[in-house]
Amino acid sequence: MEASHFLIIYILVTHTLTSGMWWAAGSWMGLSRRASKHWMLSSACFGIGLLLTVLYADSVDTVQWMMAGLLVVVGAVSLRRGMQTFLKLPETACEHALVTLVGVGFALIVALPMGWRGGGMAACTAATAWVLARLALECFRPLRAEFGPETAATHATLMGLVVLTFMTTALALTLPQTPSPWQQLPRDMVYQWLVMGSLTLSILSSFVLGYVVVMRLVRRLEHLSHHDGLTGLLNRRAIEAMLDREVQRLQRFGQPFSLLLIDIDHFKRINDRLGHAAGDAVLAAVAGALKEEAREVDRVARFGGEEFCVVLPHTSEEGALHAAERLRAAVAALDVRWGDEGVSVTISIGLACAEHPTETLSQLLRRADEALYQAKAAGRNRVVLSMLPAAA
Ligand SMILES: Nc1nc2c(ncn2[C@@H]2O[C@H](COP(=O)(O)OP(=O)(O)OP(=O)(O)O)[C@@H](O)[C@H]2O)c(=O)[nH]1
Repeated sequence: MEASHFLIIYILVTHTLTSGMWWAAGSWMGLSRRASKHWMLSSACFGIGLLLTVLYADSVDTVQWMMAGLLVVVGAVSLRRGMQTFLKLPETACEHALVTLVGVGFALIVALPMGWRGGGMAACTAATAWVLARLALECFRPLRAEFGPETAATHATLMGLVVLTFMTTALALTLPQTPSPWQQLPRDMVYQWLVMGSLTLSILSSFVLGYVVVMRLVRRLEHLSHHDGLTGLLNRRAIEAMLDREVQRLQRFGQPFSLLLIDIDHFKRINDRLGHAAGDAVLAAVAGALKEEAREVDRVARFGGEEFCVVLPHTSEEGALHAAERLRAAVAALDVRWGDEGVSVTISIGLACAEHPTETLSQLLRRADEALYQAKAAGRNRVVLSMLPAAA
């Protein structure tokens, strides 16, 4: 098989795959449709542009070459616009219009009528290099903040190599008489390696983009599996895992901790009188107040329904009572607005301190639950401390 045939198949396969990958990411993987459309367009433009240069490598017709140059510029702009959408960066529409106008305008208005293929291609590759260099620079910080320094450095290095390839090509096209090391090699070979290099870099860049898209999805799923959708607090599974660790710390290092089980008083009445949406608003407001009042090291979770749980690490009876009273008062001071009406809300709290290494987690939870029941029975809007049974 001839090298050019191999290149054509390689370009067709890789760019069809990457375009398909962006379509799938936009349809099923939670990538914004706008970003996925930009990246699909970018992949298609780069692919067709490269195909044209391979198909018309020996042609003297300038039109196909100008078309290829134009497609590569549009591909670079789409790649950058997709990244700006993905990372929520400001759009640079004016800059893109200007760069496209200068690069492509020169190629079409000056180079094409003069049949100056090298000059036209140089203008397009220089415009592409500019867009990609700006992309690499503006993405570095946001990529580092969200995905870590390695990902940001890999992306910047790849983009840097692509820019270098384009700039070298632009220079070689502008100054064809200047002797360069690669002029000792057969022209076809240099050309094929250049196309292969651009292709490989474009595929590697797609991999980096694919990686960041998947990483964002994984983190979102991880967050969903540990947090409650309505209040944003930790969910029951997450807080139970934390409680397990606190019990292990108590057993190994004798470090005490406290547990608050919290229940909204007469919550059913709010739901019945104002509706389920008002009930949800009250749940969110109570969650916000608990989170606000708890210390940084405390863990607040929605235990289920209208019940919450707060874990106070390294806290024994006196401190826990103080904290529980503060949380109760903060919720009682809330004035949740629902339409024109102000909804007042109170909570009852069952408090259990874990100080005895032989007590199991389920025993501790049962004690906190019994204390909560006593708080309800004693008239609600209060904190009841559970006493450790003498035998425990
Ligand atoms: N709006 C809303 N209501 C919920 C949610 N989860 C549970 N509930 C409601 O919470 C109410 C709990 O009512 P009860 O267990 O009878 O308790 P209560 O009315 O708060 O009474 P006491 O606990 O005895 O003070 C029920 O009406 C549930 O339908 C939720 O996510 N949103």
